[in-house]
Amino acid sequence: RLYSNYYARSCPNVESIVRDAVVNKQLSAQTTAAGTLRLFFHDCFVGGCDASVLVSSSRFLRAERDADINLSLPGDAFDAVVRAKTNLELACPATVSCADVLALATRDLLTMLGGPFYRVRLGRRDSLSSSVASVADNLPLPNMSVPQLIKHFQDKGFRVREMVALTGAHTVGFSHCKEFASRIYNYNNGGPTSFDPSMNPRLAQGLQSACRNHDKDPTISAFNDIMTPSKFDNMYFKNLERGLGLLASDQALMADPRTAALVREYAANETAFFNDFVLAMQKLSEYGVKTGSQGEVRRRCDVFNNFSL
Ligand code: HEM
Ligand SMILES: [Ca+2]
Ligand SMILES: [Ca+2]
Repeated sequence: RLYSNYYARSCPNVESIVRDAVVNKQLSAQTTAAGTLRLFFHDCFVGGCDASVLVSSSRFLRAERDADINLSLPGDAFDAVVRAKTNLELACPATVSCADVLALATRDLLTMLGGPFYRVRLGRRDSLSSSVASVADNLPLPNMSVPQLIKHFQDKGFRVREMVALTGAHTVGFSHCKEFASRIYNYNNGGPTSFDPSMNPRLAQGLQSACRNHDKDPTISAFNDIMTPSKFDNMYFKNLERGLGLLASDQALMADPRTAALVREYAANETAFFNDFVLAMQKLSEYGVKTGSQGEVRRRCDVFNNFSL
């Protein structure tokens, strides 16, 4: 249903056009890459990789991107897709879907951070719908237990190994304080400075200080991987072995023998992580994709083609 040479005749330069646009975007705004990776995950897990997350709300609909969990997706990530799509509309109008652009952009940005390269097959169609309600229970939350996380991914056809490899994406990017505040303040009602004992005490103290004003300033955030925050590597897993995971769902991977074994494997062997990550990303990239009349090639990624004012 997807093909590596899908646009060979209709838009032969699609890959280099996307690459040029997103490389430039990343050079001017460094938060683009991690933001785009998360944007892609949030698109794929809600109704498949169909650019449903890119649609903007209008008088007639409250779109997916306005769901609470998507409000923290950075504008720079959306902008990376818009820039690539704009250039594509000049080179080959109404040909390349936004879902394909997002899949390619994510791959290219990952490699810019030092992550592994992989082939992305093409031919996805863009969704004909997008709604806040569709997000519902489709995305994992940081307060989920490992059994809950495993079930969440398993329901979508992803094994434990694939889940742990994909979560290695938290080797880049950042999280807002509210996502981990319950781990560092008044943990289990133990007093204002009591923190989750599975967190390294020095990290906990550093975060307590960094986040102290987060109620007033909700934009305060911390790196997911405090050691190499903008490098795609296996440091995330090494951190977990030392209690340096940021989100509860990150550190929890050490608490369950099924996931802890994989964390140790990836911490010891970056090649094993990269190999598994590539396979899992390719699988994620093809999750629930629409082809043919199931969707359309949007001319603008934020509006359906039939939308008229
Ligand atoms: C295991 C389940 C997961 C949970 C509970 C989770 C949760 C979160 C949360 C709460 C944030 C912070 C967002 C913010 O405050 O702005 C975050 C960030 C991030 N997540 Fe996940 N995530 C999970 C899996 C994944 C997967 C599978 C990927 C990609 C393959 C991913 C990629 C990212 C990236 C790249 C960021 C950083 C975003 C940025 O810097 O803007 N996550 N995640
Ligand atoms: Ca989607
Ligand atoms: Ca890293």
